[in-house]
Amino acid sequence: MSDMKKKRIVIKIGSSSLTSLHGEISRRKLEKLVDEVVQLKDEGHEVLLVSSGAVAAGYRKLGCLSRPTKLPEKQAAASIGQGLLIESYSDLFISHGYIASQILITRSDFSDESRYNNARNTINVLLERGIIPIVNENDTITMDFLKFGDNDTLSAKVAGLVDADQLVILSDIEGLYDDNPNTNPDASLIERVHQITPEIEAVAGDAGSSVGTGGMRSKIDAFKIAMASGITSFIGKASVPNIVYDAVYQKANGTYFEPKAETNNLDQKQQWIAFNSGPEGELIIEESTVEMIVDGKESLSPASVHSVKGDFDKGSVVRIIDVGGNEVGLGVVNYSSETFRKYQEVDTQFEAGQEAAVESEHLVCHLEISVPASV
Ligand SMILES: Nc1ncnc2c1ncn2[C@@H]1O[C@H](COP(=O)(O)OP(=O)(O)O)[C@@H](O)[C@H]1O
Ligand SMILES: N[C@@H](CCC(=O)OP(=O)(O)O)C(=O)O
Repeated sequence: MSDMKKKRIVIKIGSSSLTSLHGEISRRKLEKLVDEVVQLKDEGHEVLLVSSGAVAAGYRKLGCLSRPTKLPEKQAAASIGQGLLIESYSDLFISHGYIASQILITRSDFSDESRYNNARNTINVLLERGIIPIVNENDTITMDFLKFGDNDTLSAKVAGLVDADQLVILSDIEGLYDDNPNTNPDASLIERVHQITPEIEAVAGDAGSSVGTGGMRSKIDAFKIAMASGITSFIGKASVPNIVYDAVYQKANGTYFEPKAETNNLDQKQQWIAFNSGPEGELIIEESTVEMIVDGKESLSPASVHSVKGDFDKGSVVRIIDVGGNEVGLGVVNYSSETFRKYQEVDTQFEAGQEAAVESEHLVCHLEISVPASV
């Protein structure tokens, strides 16, 4: 038994690490994962699983010989596979004395702030009561263009939502390699990453298996989100014995992503703005203002707003762009687009002491993380 501080851990596992090549759940793979989660639970840690595999576990029973590519068939397969997955997880966890629960999320649940906060409250109750929540995207009802699309970024967003201490991504590969191992057999494993540079992004390629969706690219997007949220992450190979346990105790073979404490301090509201909100318009601002707001200390004054694009209400999230077209950040506006335009039409000066266009605490600048377009 360890005397390590009890942690809140989010574990994401990919389809190929749970299912066989023939489109069925692999009981052996699932048992291994469950055994390792149980080890952590027995030591008092809180564990949430983000489990892929619904489509991969269901397509065979739908009558398809390989993973379907058409949306309705994928959704039908997920509807079969998700039930089978949860049934298997539940049986296995109950045999160890633990209860699992199912949470299916769509992107629009996360882009609505009150539903996002509601999801947090529900998951907190489950974790605090020792339950193991098992999260997946609600594939059966989600349209392609409204999807998170991959469970890697979903897992990082969930880790931020519940203020996790660690994110562990289990895949079919040992970790991040310094080149795409599908094309370069001499690529070598990178053990620690403190910052995701353009060089790292350039070596992250697509999935190598027929059932994986995001490849290393979506995992890097996930690690960016986790790092900006101050969460330490790890990626390793699901089939390695004790990988989950060792990852939590920092002794596993794989890649660790460690955020720099001083640069990663987005609070939960800012995480929602940055990664989940779905901006509804744009504020074009003077270039001279950019420097004043990017360090997060100064609010954006209404007088610095050059023009406005789109229609939005007070309280919406908008993109902030400089007059040269460069994206500066995202923020919650204190005025509707109509009010901004009214002031500009009559060329009225915003008075001193008037509410900021965007308060500094509701401003997230220069993240270089792509936020989905408005839903
Ligand atoms: N630089 C890289 N380092 C490691 N793996 C990479 C890299 N670039 C591309 N990949 C591919 O990404 C795959 C992992 O992603 P994916 O197949 O989506 O897994 P999962 O189903 O576990 O989510 C690896 O098996 C590998 O083929
Ligand atoms: N939500 C989908 C999986 C999406 C996904 O990201 O898959 P993977 O790349 O295997 O982690 C499913 O359950 O089939």
